[in-house]
Amino acid sequence: MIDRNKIQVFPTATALYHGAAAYWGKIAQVAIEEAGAFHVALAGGNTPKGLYQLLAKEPYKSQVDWSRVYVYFGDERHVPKDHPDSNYRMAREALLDLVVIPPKQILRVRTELPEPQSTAADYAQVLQSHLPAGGSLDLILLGVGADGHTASLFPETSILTVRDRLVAAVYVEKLGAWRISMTYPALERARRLLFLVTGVDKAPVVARLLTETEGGEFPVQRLRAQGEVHWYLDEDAAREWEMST
Ligand SMILES: O=C(O)[C@H](O)[C@@H](O)[C@H](O)[C@H](O)COP(=O)(O)O
Repeated sequence: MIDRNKIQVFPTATALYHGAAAYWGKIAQVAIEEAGAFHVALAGGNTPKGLYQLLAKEPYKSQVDWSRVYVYFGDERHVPKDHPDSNYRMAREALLDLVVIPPKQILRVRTELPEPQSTAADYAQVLQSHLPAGGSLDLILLGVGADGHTASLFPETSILTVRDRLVAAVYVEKLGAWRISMTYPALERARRLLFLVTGVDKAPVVARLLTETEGGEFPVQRLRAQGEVHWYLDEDAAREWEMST
């Protein structure tokens, strides 16, 4: 069920990034005060890069005690960590190289392992061994594809039925590529999910995701989140939804 009060529409993508950076700072401070650490999973793709770049600058950078931050990845392309398609590489260049997080607290997906399945099993173990008591990440950042996927939960793929593991490997036919992704159970147990969606190409799927609250064909609609679900949209991505409300 979508909580209308947790949907924020920003005039531009830049305004959305500032809103998300402020939210990150607030949640990080609460988590560190409460439990001594902030466990956050990053999204890949293009959308979140602007947020990561902002977090590496003032005033946001000094608002976070980076020594207490644990960074995970909601999904990863099964490519080397310095490959142009690597979500880790994007996050490293935009944020992780620019703030002082202890290296052992950057939990990337070890895509150097030969088989996608062994990479997924390895990352599931990393999650299990690092997750705070109760097994919940404080925050997971997510994007949405025009086809309604999130992380690497793509339509008509095997990962959509995986509920006995926190991480799985999935071959995405239309991309011709292997992905490693957190599964529904891993996403659903997070204390907070924050969807970041920008651009007019996402307007149709956003309108359907935010209005079709029962059933639904899109992978995002199958999420049964236990925690808070926040949506940060820019005007372009929200335009069809706003016209329908
Ligand atoms: O690895 C990835 O690509 C992401 O995890 C993926 O789920 C992304 O969030 C969506 O595809 C939206 O991508 P854009 O932000 O590039 O539109």
